[in-house]
Amino acid sequence: MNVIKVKNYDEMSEKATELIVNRINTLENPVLGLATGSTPEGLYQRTIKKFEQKEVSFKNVTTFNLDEYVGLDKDDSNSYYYFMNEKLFRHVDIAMDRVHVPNGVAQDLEKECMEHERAIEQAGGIDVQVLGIGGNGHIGFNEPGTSFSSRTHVVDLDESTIQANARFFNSIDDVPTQAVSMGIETIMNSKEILLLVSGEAKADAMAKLLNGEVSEDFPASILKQHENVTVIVDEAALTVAESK
Ligand SMILES: N[C@@H]1[C@@H](O)[C@H](O)[C@@H](COP(=O)(O)O)O[C@@H]1O
Repeated sequence: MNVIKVKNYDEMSEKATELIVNRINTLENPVLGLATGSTPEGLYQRTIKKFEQKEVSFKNVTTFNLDEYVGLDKDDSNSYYYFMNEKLFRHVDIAMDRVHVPNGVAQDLEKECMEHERAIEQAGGIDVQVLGIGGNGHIGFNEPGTSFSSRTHVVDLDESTIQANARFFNSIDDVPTQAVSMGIETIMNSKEILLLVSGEAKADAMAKLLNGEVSEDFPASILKQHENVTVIVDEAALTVAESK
């Protein structure tokens, strides 16, 4: 893993934007894997600015999101489709038929998972996958214990993940308990991975990632076995790792 240390969230977002804009501008038909959560918001804001300044275009870009809550449809303000549309898609020139967010209200969720995999393959695979990390080491919604050979699947969310994400909902009872998520192998098949880590709340996870073993108990640890991973991490997220 190529670890880039930065001062703070803004610098992390800035560096991530440089990398993503560079890939969009150099690849012929860029295929991006995208993540939700607070971490990549700064990346999306800055990318929109670059679009407005005509430094990047999404005309030839295809996107695949990592995950979606089961039971929330596109119009639900807590769905990840809604998030992506608000934070990125509706501000840029992307063709919406090239946007793929798993459908969390599909009648047949197993089929929906297979469809996500098939579409990724048909697009030629993911060129760059953007990732955040959960406090328990989850990537996408692959919670601790998920098989490293998993492909897009329906997952039960950990209690800690439900609690962490409750901040977006009216009450914790409204947080879905399941999600559709790309699997670990799906993520690992990406040609390049960009992991963004910011803030003290991620400091324990970051220390485990840097100093711990590769184990299914800590899903992000598998990234150490990928040959093209860039981690952009800020000082606050490094406090535990660097105190050891
Ligand atoms: N499914 C998402 C992940 O894709 C995200 O990376 C993680 C961290 O979120 P945040 O960036 O808000 O800390 O949690 C969520 O549950």
